[in-house]
Amino acid sequence: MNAAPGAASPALRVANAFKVFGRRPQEAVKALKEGKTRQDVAAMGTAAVIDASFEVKPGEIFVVMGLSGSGKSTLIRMLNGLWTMTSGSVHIGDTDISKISGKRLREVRQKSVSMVFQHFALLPHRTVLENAAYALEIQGMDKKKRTELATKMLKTVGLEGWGEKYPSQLSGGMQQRVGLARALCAETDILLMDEAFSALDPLIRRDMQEQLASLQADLGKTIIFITHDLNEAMFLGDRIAVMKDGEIVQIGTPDDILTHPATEYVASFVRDVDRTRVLTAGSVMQNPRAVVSVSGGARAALLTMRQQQTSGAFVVDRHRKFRGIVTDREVMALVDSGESDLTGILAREDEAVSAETALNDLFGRAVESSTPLPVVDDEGRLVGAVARATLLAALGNVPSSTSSMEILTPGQTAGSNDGSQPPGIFATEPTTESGGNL
Ligand SMILES: Nc1ncnc2c1ncn2[C@@H]1O[C@H](COP(=O)(O)OP(=O)(O)OP(=O)(O)O)[C@@H](O)[C@H]1O
Repeated sequence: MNAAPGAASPALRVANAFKVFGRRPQEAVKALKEGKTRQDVAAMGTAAVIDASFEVKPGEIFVVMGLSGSGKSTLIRMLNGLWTMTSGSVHIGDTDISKISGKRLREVRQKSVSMVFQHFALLPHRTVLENAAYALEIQGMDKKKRTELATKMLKTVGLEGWGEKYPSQLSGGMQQRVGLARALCAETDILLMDEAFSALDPLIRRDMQEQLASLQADLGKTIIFITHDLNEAMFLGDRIAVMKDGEIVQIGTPDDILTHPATEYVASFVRDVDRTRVLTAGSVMQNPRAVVSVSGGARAALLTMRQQQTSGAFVVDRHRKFRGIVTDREVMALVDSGESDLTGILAREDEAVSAETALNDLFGRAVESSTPLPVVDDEGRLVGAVARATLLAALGNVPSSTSSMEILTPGQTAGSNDGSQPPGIFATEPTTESGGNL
């Protein structure tokens, strides 16, 4: 997953797209634009997509998520011109596909957009290789070239050596990979995937999601992925559009959607999400409370811990790079022995995790560690910390990255911190490091 936010012009741009099936589609769209509801216009036709607008960035996985009948398939079919829009526009690069048809549309499709379907639609009497190369054969590519390309794409999807088999000799997951290889053979920048993994067993499906994510990271395709499964959407999507009754009710990152659902409908959806796979260390981390400079020495570290009522401190260098953790006892012993250098007592310097680490991957470490996990950025600078209590809270609650959650140390209960016990080495509010250490 490789969101490419920033200045790049969008790979795909949808503006005020409507699709009404029925006898009086234009009339229905006019009424919808005037504020009438889907039910109001039912006599004129079925409003499958209502006023959809969004942009997909190059290299992004954009997921369209919604229950059956919400309009996902209709929307995705408008993106490659399989359905003509009733109103609105879809730009692929600079081309407005609502304004072209026939040969020109087929060219754009061939060059820019390929599609992977839920049912793999493999040809049973052709080999895996021939299936992968099928679109190339239709395009008239010569046999040697298409065999070369299809062999390469089969390797890309993990099917090296399976080219001479027939679809019936492959598992469902493998057949879907052939479908994916076939789409990749077209070498288009945009891949549309319509419920592509929905027919697979849960374990194989999960495996495919992981493979797609890593494939995407390598190939940098723009992927528009349709699913009715929110867990799948949350895992795969750089951003997700949630659809209900033909309308997009929210577009956001998985984190946004989980932590700030726009409507009660979205909120009711996200209650069942496997948060540990979606939330990251960065989204639940707290501000580290006692951050001391390694060059400040033992006395300054002790002072900071006292002032901030903590039993330990995160030690950083002058560039705020994480160096390790010290406890008040160790620092006190150091001071008692007349020494100041903290480097000899630094512990767990190798324990820092990146802000992108999924909570799923933090549990093992949190169990092994009695103190919170330091979170660092790409440069190794300390940017936050995750306590065991935070991890557990994240499983049940919607956490807030601005740290309003009370963090407990072992032995404390919620609301019990009356100042008589040190609160651990986290703040409940964003802090600036005091003690003059940094
Ligand atoms: N060809 C069609 N003619 C008439 N109505 C249609 C047609 N295709 C879809 N619809 C209607 O448009 C609405 C949206 O359907 P669509 O298939 O896009 O939803 P979906 O979210 O993809 O659902 P599913 O996951 O079940 O395919 C539904 O009410 C459906 O009955």
